[in-house]
Amino acid sequence: MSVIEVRNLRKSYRDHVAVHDVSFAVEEGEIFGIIGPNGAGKTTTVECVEGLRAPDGGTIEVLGRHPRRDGQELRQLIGVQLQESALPEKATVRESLELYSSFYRKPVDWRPLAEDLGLSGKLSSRYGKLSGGQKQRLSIALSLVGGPKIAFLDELTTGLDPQARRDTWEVIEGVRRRGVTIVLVTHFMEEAERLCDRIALINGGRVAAVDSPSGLIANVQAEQRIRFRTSAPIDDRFLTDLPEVRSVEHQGSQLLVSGHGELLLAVTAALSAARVSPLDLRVEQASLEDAFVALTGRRIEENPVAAGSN
Ligand SMILES: Nc1ncnc2c1ncn2[C@@H]1O[C@H](COP(=O)(O)OP(=O)(O)OP(=O)(O)O)[C@@H](O)[C@H]1O
Repeated sequence: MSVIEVRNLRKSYRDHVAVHDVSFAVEEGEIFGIIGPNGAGKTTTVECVEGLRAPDGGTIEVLGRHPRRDGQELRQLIGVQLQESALPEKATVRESLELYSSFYRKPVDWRPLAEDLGLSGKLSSRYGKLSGGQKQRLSIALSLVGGPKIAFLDELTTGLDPQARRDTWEVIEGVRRRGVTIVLVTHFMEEAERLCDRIALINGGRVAAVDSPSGLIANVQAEQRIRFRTSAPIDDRFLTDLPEVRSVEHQGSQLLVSGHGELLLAVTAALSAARVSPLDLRVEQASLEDAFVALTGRRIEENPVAAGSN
């Protein structure tokens, strides 16, 4: 069952079109990623879905309701992660949780929520004294305190170190296990690949594709790459003569062999015929980043580009 349906969404800021034409549906219980480079229109899209902005065109339904006409009712049913600056530095974690609970008609008990998010030991700490990861976990807790059916998390792990980022991912998986549908806005490919059931790739205010991470990757006609060292020197021609091999590159002590078809089999057979063993062999898989490049012709983590310019 779809809990969000967006059809042909369009939104401009004065004469700048931020979202040209965006359509997607989010199914109940899934983690749905909205990914794309800076300025692609992700936040604008999500803010229209949340009812914070009025679209110029298209239709949006959230839990069968209209985000703006039924805004008051919907605010009780959705949770929105706050931007970092939204909380007073001096408020304690407990005060923040109590304050946000008071906004909802049927809040959940915030204590087990704080426990699940690893905040129990920090209830008396002031917001300003929390680490980046703790602030992030508190903002997730606050988005869940109303017991929402859908949580919107925007740039969840920006600014966190890799360990804090991984810890946050576990938290999100826990949230999903509570049955909450999650809309996750990110430009971190690894995060999207790890967490999302399905992803809308957004570029220049348009949807480039909607699919599961593996579906998006499978559609890329990316080359295969095999990386290894050899137990003894080998003439490149043993490899370049193979029909499956397109190129052989030397990178330090490693060989990077690119090609297609049964590349791994062909390369290992050729090495074996030359009585050379491959060491530390790694097959490099196409990534979500490769899928994005194949679909849009650009990398996702490059500099901001005006959404209306492409
Ligand atoms: N309030 C605003 N007024 C004018 N232009 C805006 C406003 N908000 C966003 N934009 C512009 O609209 C485009 C889309 O912005 P949006 O924030 O939706 O993109 P995004 O994909 O979320 O980017 P980021 O990853 O950087 O947050 C950008 O070109 C941005 O500069």
